[in-house]
Amino acid sequence: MGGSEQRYSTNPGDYKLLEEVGYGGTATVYRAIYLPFNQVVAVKCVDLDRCNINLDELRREAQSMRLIDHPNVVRAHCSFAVERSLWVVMPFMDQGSCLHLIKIAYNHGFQEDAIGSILKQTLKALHYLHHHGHIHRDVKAANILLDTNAAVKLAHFRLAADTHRSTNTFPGPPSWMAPELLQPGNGYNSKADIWSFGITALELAHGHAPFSKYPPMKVLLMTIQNAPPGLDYDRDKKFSKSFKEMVAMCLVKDQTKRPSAEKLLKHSFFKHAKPPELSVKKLFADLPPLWNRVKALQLKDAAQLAVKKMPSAEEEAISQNEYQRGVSAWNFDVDDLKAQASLLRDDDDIAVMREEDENNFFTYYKAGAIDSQSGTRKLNSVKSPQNKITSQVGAIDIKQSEQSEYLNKKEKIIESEIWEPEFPKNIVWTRNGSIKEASTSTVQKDISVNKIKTQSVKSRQTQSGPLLPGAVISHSLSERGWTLERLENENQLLGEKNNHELRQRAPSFSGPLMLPTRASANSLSAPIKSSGGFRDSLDDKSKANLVQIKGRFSVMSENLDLVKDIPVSSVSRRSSQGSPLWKSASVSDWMLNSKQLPIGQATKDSATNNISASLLMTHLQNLFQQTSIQQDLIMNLINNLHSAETIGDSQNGKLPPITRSSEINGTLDSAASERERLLLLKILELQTRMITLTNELTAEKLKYMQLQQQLTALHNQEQNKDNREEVV
Ligand SMILES: Nc1ncnc2c1ncn2[C@@H]1O[C@H](COP(=O)(O)OP(=O)(O)OP(=O)(O)O)[C@@H](O)[C@H]1O
Repeated sequence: MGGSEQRYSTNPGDYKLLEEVGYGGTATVYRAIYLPFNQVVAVKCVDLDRCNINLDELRREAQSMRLIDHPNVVRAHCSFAVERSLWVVMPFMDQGSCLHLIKIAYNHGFQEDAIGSILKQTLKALHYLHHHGHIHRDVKAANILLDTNAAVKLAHFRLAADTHRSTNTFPGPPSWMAPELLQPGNGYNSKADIWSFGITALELAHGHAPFSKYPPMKVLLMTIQNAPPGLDYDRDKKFSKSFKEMVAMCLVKDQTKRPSAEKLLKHSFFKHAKPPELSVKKLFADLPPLWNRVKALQLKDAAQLAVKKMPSAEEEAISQNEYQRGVSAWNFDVDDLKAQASLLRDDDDIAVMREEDENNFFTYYKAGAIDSQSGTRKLNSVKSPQNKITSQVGAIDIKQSEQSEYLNKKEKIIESEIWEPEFPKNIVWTRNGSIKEASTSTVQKDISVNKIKTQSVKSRQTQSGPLLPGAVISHSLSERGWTLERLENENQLLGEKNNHELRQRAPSFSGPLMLPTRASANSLSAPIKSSGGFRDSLDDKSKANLVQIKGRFSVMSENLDLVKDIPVSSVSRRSSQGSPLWKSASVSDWMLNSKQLPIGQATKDSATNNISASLLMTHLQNLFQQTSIQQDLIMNLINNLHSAETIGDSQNGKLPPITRSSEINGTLDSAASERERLLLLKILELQTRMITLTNELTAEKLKYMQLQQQLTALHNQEQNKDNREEVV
């Protein structure tokens, strides 16, 4: 049981963290030197703020992993808390995970001989764990680690758990989850690992897990409803019959019919598996060091995030829905899942595009389409890995009180962190697929990339949906929106009694604010929150002008005219004041005017009160109307801009013809060129303006509410005074 092993200290100062070599939903893993032994180790820094698990539980699991001793399981040397993170010290697996390898060099999966060896070693690890009463619960390519000697080890200490635990909470990723985990009350056992093992076999064979192109909700439903995935007898001709059979045995929905790890090891596929030294070593023979691969993957993630991951309205709304319903916390209600998933569309483009992007990334990078800059500015602000963790968390978990300040800064954040990712200058991707680096990398050098990556990690964690560059912003916006709404409702309740009379005479704004939801705040084409949906909120006149319904959005004839009149240049930030978009909805102009009305004077006369209230009301109604129309207008403008630019440029030979997937009906998926990025920036500007307008409107409405209450209070005072005078 490793009793002879030297003890590792729990003093963080004894570990010198070097490069980042991996990251997951909750942790970043570094290559490190354990100074007392001058030995290379891996240190996994688990961010406790990103875990649903408490420190004690984590510690217990880390301790239990220390007792594990098997050549195919990564063992924890020790673990200890460092500020808001838990450090787990492990042996360093210098070839990283199978997923890394797939992503960097084997997009379409490994050869069967390598798969056989890797799976056999993994199965041995599972057999050992199951035999000792553990369920791994997170078997996947990302958790199968390799080293230069072709050792294959199953990692991820945190999720190993007691086999006797029978629960509905199973924090595994959707694609790898066994069907029994989705059926409430069924419980699960080690056979759930066998299912995940079968899915991992497909992942290694194809380069991705089945259903991975779908949103998590859909994956869950497909796992329950569809026939189990497997190797296709026709399509997967290159694979042997015995491999196909083995996978089919693992992917049986009825857990009782799945073989145990022990039994599976006796399958002919594993009996004939080659030793890893023969089949696995060659996988990484020509590849650069792990940390350079990881860096390249981070660049790829960052670039994808920057140019393509602006979610469509539906994707984001779905993601929002999941978030609100707590599905990402694995709180399953199968009927509910079914109902929700049936609303999702099958979109094969997602996978195709992802594959294309992966293949094209290095081409873009080499061609200089992605700008390389040094990361000096950001590096200066972060001095140590500990600080880094804290600052990442700080950047994400924004308190409500800080939100307005954050919102003011959001434009800068968007520009500097998403649209202009900073890439280290000194990385060169060479022909044979290796990366050259001018100097040794350090943790500090990675920070700029990490920051972008962290956003993606966070969005994965909380949304179970596509990676959203604006996840943080949208989150704050949503909270802010709801806070205002609640405030407004509270105000209303307070003033309910006094307002009664006034409300009889003037139309009331007592319904929910027509604020965008979290989804719509971040998305150009998301549904607008209103009692009956955006289209319902249009008046009859607007309906008469409706010329096109695009998805959930209506294009009005008057908008079309307006759009035609707007030159593209007029949407730039500097000229925005002169733009019709601003002119028609400038709440601040009106605010100045309204301030000229002396409140005291107005309140002396109740008739005047009512007039000013109804004036305010009319104005606000107009503003609401205008904002709605402008949202449509912006949508339309974007569509026009995009299609005009695209057609124009492709005719001029400036841009490659853009495929169907680049249509902007809420999604700007395939943006590969500089030109497209500029367009995205413009769109972002428009989006920001829309949000600003909404904010102004909301602030104004709150002011109005307060004013209304003051008026009512004064009016009541007057009345009481009159009554008293009458009595006297
Ligand atoms: N001992 C190690 N040696 C080298 N690389 C490692 C080691 N442990 C982990 N890694 C790398 O770091 C990545 C993230 O590690 P891990 O999966 O443990 O993080 P996590 O945040 O707990 O993951 P998850 O997203 O599944 O919760 C792994 O996929 C692997 O590539």
